[in-house]
Amino acid sequence: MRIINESLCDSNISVIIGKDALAELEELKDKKVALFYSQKIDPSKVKSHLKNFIEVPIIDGEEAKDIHYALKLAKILFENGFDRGDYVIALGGGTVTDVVGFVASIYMRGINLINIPTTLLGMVDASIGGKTGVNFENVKNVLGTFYQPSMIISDLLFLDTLPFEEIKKGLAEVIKYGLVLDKELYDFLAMNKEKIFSKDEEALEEIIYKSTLDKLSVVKADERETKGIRIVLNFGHTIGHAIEAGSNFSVPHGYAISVGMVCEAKMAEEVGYAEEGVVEDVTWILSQYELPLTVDALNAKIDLEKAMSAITKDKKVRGGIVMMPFPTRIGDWKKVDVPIETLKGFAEQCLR
Ligand SMILES: NC(=O)c1ccc[n+]([C@@H]2O[C@H](COP(=O)([O-])OP(=O)(O)OC[C@H]3O[C@@H](n4cnc5c(N)ncnc54)[C@H](O)[C@@H]3O)[C@@H](O)[C@H]2O)c1
Ligand SMILES: O=C(O)C(=O)C[C@@H](O)[C@H](O)[C@H](O)COP(=O)(O)O
Ligand SMILES: [Zn+2]
Repeated sequence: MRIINESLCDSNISVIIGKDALAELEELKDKKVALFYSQKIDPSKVKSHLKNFIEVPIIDGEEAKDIHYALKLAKILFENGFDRGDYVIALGGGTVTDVVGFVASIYMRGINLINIPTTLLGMVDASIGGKTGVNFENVKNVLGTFYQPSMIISDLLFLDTLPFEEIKKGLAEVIKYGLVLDKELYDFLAMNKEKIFSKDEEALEEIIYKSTLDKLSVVKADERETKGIRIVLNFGHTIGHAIEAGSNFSVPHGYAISVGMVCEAKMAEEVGYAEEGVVEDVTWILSQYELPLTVDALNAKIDLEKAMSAITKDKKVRGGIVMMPFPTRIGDWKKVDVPIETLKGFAEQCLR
């Protein structure tokens, strides 16, 4: 079991990673808790650690990331008399932690939040760092907040039931850290595919631990994405989010950003920021993990107009310029200001 304690601005955060990490919930025994959980998850192992709680099964997937659905969940807190001293638990994949985190952040301007991710993607990325949100007008995460959970419990037991395809989607975000932040992680991924694919506990714990440390160190330096540092976590996401929007969210996030990373790495190379060989390294590691490299591999129809429109709404756009995190060499990156029209030109080539 690994435990990380971090302070970010005014929040103290504990991350517990490993089998039986759920035991840490004991400290909630005397608290009032709202347990929001994906209806596809069995919540019994979480419930056994709680005494005074309500349980709310919810839908998951992009459909759940909707403002009207978020308001329904807020109403449940209101009607059950929750106050700011009480706790909300988000138990599920990234879509659940995004929408429930959003609700926790706006309810009475913030109620205590604990994330219990149940997908690999949730454990390595979505449950960490405080970005919450819902989609709006066919664009990802347009309505959202920065709101830190006090505790993140990544219990490997949930991965036992997680389908192989979902493991792969989570690995896309792990590969992201390797490519732009952490050469050691890239090397670990390069050497441990068999173990990771067979859900070897030690290997999974290692990649979740390394990803958590990588993400927290970036978030600590730039919690609200105002300093041009946190944008690195968005590598592959400008084009990735465009793919999601262009497919009416039928392409899952992990696959969309896999293709997005290939496109954005190619762009970095063409404009002269990526060293020779970086694109090959990006495509090699993604293909090792059987992730899609091109839009064709996604087997989805992408509406170019919708995709291009999503690009203009990217949160890294300022006055016609997009701040792009470009890989320079494995484990390193640079912020490059790209005119939006230039980006759209590249994106169109990549998405056709
Ligand atoms: N806030 C952030 O920093 C952040 C970071 C990365 C991604 N995200 C968001 O996260 C979302 C993607 O998250 P996701 O990939 O976890 O998707 P998801 O929540 O839709 O879960 C994927 C699938 O796995 C199923 N599932 C969940 N846990 C399971 C388990 N233990 N066993 C079996 N099945 C299980 C779900 O029912 C669902 O069908 C996207 O909306 C993305 O934008 C947010
Ligand atoms: O935490 C971050 O910062 C990220 O960018 C992590 C991403 O993996 C994640 O998909 C995030 O939700 C994207 O946020 P957005 O600001 O581009 O909507
Ligand atoms: Zn992401």
